[in-house]
Amino acid sequence: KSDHLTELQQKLTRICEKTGIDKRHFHLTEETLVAHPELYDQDAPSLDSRLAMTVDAVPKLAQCAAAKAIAEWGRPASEITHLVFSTYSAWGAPSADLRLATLLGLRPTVNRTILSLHGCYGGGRALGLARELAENNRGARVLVACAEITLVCFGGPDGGNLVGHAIFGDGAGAVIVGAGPFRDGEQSPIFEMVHATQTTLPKTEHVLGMQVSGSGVDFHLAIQVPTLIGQNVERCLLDAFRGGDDEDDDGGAHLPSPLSGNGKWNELFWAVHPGGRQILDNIDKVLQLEPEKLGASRHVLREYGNMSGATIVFVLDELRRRRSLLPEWGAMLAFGPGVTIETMVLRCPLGCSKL
Ligand SMILES: CC(=O)CC(=O)SCCNC(=O)CCNC(=O)[C@H](O)C(C)(C)COP(=O)(O)OP(=O)(O)OC[C@H]1O[C@@H](n2cnc3c(N)ncnc32)[C@H](O)[C@@H]1OP(=O)(O)O
Repeated sequence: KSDHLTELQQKLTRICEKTGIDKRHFHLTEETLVAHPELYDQDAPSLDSRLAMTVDAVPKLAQCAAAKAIAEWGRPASEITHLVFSTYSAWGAPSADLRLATLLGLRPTVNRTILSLHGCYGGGRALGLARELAENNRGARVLVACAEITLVCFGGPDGGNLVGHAIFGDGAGAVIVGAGPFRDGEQSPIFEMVHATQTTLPKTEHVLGMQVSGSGVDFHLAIQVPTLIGQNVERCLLDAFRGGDDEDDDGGAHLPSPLSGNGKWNELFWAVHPGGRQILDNIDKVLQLEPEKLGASRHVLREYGNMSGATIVFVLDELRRRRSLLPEWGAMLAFGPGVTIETMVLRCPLGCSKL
């Protein structure tokens, strides 16, 4: 119902043409919009109806992803000891993690944690936390689930939210994390999380954020985001690779010495949260990456858009499909409000070439 806003339509078209996104998936349908006009009327309160819809939809979407992960892992859901659930789309208590645990039939003693409103770095943080839990609890098996439904932030067009409307999509991903010992019949690890760091860029709180109001969640994505990430990413990577070496906590694997300049970063495989096409372009440029290095991230962006915290799981899944082509060592990057950069040194135990 915004056909008269021709300038905004043209601008949205210009933005969409540059996103590198072909397809996105949404829980929200035309029928839901017809039934709930408050979702696009900015003056009407709509938070209640948005939350009423996501309270069921978010854990159910997470359940689909988690059930697949558990089936591939090959062990019963009752062997999950911890659950870490990241979402920006559902709030309430008892929270969506309990609902998910019930839907999956996890045991009543499962240790649950929900990460709320971490936005696009939620998936990276959930994986980092799962690693810490697994390493500190012998035999632990941590289910990481990330589910995002943009229905909480869908709204009528205004000049400030066009980029968010052009890039965000719905999705869920799940991973089982353990630190051994691995039992008979249990799949061997696909990726090892060797070392992780979280960096907050000082004085950038205003740059990236989500504000909750009576009419839903407003995204704020400042135009400087791609530049800021480009300027800071190499320092985060150097810290992560140095840190892992110093702590000697890598289970016997020796980290490659800090890499920089002269295309050295090309010796790694890359799992980068595709926050936006420009972000990937800037990372390519500052790290002097070869064209296919961010191929998994660009593929996920093209096929699903930016599913916030869930996206990194899709990227890891895509890399898993390309596993036979990967080098041994890799890096994972996720970004979100703060501005926060999650960096992780990864290892692919079955990687075919060595650094
Ligand atoms: C909240 C979380 O936790 C989520 C996270 O993942 S963080 C998400 C981070 N993602 C982003 O911030 C988006 C990154 N941006 C991009 O990928 C690109 O800028 C883009 C795809 C949006 C546009 O591509 P581009 O190469 O920059 O095209 P460009 O021609 O310069 O811009 C197109 C238009 O968009 C506008 N634009 C670009 N970024 C904008 C922004 N952040 N806010 C408002 N307008 C923006 C430009 O001003 C331009 O407008 P005009 O056509 O009227 O001149």
